Amino acid sequence: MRLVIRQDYDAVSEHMAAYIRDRINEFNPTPEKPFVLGLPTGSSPVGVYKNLVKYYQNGELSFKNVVTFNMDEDHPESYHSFMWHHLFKHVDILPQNVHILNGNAENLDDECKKFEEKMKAFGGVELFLGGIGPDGHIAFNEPGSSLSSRTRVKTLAYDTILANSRFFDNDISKVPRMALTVGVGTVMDAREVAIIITGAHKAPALAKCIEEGVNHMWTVSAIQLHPKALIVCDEDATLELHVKTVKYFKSIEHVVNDLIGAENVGLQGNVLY
Ligand SMILES: N[C@@H]1[C@@H](O)[C@H](O)[C@@H](COP(=O)(O)O)O[C@@H]1O
Repeated sequence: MRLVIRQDYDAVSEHMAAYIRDRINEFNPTPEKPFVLGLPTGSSPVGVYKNLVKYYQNGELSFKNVVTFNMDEDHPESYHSFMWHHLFKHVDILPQNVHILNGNAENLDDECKKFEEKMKAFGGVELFLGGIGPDGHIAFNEPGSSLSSRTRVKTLAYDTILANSRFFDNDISKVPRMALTVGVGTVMDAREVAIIITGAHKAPALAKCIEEGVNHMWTVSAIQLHPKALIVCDEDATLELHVKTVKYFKSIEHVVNDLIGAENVGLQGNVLY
């Protein structure tokens, strides 16, 4: 696993967006061999999406041969409009290449099963981008979720319901209690996993995730078992890490920069883990 530490949210967003841009361009996707990208919603990826839109506008990136799968959906249509508002409507993605779980589906179990099947039909996800909750959950895989879970209907933890009330006029009674979500196993099946962690409120989760063992109470810790995982965090998120851990990952980054070049953000993803 690689941990890249940047000063603040903006610098994290820039780094992660440049990384995704370079990974897509290096992959050189075609209609026959599209780049399959897993995407989250929430405040964490907004800055990344802003930068990806900028790259598209500058001609540095195209989404023509990119296929996307979103991680989760907690309210029929809400993640759909979020994604179009922040990313899809500003770039050249083909609408048929966008996949978002449908919380309005008649048979939700079937909807989840089909979502997994579609991912497989595209050859699996190349890169899954994710954020985390302050309790270390990824997508809606709340503490205690099976680390081999697949896409399913999930009951939400009270803390998540509380956190999500900001999207529902701060009225907790309006927040859905259930959501459709990919499983931890679904995310870990991606050939690459890239996680954004920012803010002091997520510092305990980052520490649990990388300094302690794999644990279903902090579901993002499953990335320790992933052959190719990247976390990009800000300084605030490192507050609960040992100084030694921070120094270690910073020193590794220096070595990688010497080897590959600090500007070749995407190529750094090819170093051995
Ligand atoms: N299901 C979503 C997650 O996918 C997201 O990572 C998390 C953090 O959201 P934010 O990025 O706004 O902190 O919120 C929700 O629980």
